[in-house]
Amino acid sequence: MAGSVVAVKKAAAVARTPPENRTIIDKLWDAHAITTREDGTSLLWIDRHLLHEGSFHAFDQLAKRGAGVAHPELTFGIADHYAPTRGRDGSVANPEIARMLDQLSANTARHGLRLIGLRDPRQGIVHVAIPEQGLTLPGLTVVCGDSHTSTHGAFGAFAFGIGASEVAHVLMTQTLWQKRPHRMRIVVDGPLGPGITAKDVALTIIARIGADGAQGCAIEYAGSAVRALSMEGRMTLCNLSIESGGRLGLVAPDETTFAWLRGRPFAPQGAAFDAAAEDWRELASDPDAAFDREASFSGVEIAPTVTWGVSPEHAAPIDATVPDPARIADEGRAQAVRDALAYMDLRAGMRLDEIRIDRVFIGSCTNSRIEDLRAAAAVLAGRKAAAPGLVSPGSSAVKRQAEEEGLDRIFREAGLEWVESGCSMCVGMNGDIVPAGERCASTTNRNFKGRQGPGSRTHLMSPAMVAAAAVTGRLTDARALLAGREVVG
Ligand SMILES: CC(C)[C@H](C(=O)O)[C@@H](O)C(=O)O
Ligand code: SF4
Repeated sequence: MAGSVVAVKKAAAVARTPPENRTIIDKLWDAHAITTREDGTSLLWIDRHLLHEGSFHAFDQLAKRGAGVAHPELTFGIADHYAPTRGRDGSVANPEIARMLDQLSANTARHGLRLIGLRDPRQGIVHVAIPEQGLTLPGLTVVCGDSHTSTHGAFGAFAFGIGASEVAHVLMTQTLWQKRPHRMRIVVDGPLGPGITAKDVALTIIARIGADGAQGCAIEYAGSAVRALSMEGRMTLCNLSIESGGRLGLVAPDETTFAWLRGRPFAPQGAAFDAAAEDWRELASDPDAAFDREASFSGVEIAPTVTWGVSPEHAAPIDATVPDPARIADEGRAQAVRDALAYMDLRAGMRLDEIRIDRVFIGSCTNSRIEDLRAAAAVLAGRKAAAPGLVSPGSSAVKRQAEEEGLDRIFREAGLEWVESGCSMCVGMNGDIVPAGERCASTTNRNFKGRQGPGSRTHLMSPAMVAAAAVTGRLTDARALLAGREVVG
């Protein structure tokens, strides 16, 4: 299964850069490459393997081969994509959804894998709940059959999404053959303006470099604006790496990382944590390390950003207008914009803040952590939503904390629904969908056609911006509603 090794060389011997001049990406790669083929493909050791309901394909492959799991202690299952967000105490009414959840339970039980199931107090979206448990640590390789696994890079982990046959390969061997990614550095320097969040930074990056701007790259996010982000913000930023084509995105670990991780159940405890943190401090790109690609951004120039089209790259500042395809020279791009405007039912040249919305969604592995909910609540407090919507915290722990802080009351009093945690309306697999033809302001990461339900229309933005859209019923600069209130960045 591991493939035949044509020529076995020590990974260090084929590293492209001298050891004293390596990026954090090289360091993580070299530390995990067991062997490297002549074609440059390396067999990587995998430290953490995460599974959700979509893993059944891989378990079917194991069953066909009569294979077992090599390192059951390194794999963790969690129920999220199909998790019902209401009525969790009773049995799951929808038989198809119940089957998906049962399958995950049965497959993990059969192989002796730990499962964070639907009613587990640690349940949540894999990319929210697993870091909360301290399972994602600096320096680890983390994989999951899910594209937004890049989220875990926020901790300085080498974390990437894999396909079903790769999931089977990891289950059987705890290793994976991978091509060494190109290295890209994205620097965001300077302070971010008041009310500007990691989501605005990420959408600005994608709008500039494009949905394929980081194709095949591992991205290191650097610069003073990135350093100043909380772990929640870094997770949002790394989460969206995949939407610019990146294989993964990461931030070198620092004191912010260590403070967030200390005391988490699966993190090293006490003196062992301090010793680990000493090692983790080495996980930074060397000063002269070379990247294959670079892009830089000025933090102060980043505005509240929303998408108008059907790709995350179709994003613009809230005070901009919908682009006019007639003014785009490149015919391919012009056609893509025409197509997007037709699907989104928008007029070229109209102001983005004139776009009326029918519904809002606050949730998903991009923006459903406690800071995200606080930011949305800061806008909604004492106000009524003009549009209906759903708030789904990213994990049961986030839900409990939000309730302790009274955020749930703010959402409910505004007229929004406060539900259990899961992927929910981000992808609609659990039945939470945006009805056909409706337009949703959403904190999620994908605005593809029909993403939130067949015929649904999605505008991506930050939690504060979704909250502002809920209040006015149209896309709105949240800063106007935050004036005089505490701004949660
Ligand atoms: C269903 C799952 C495999 C998928 C992914 O890979 O990302 C989903 O999480 C998504 O966000 O589209
Ligand atoms: S919340 Fe959305 S983006 Fe994240 S894992 Fe679930 S479906 Fe994918």
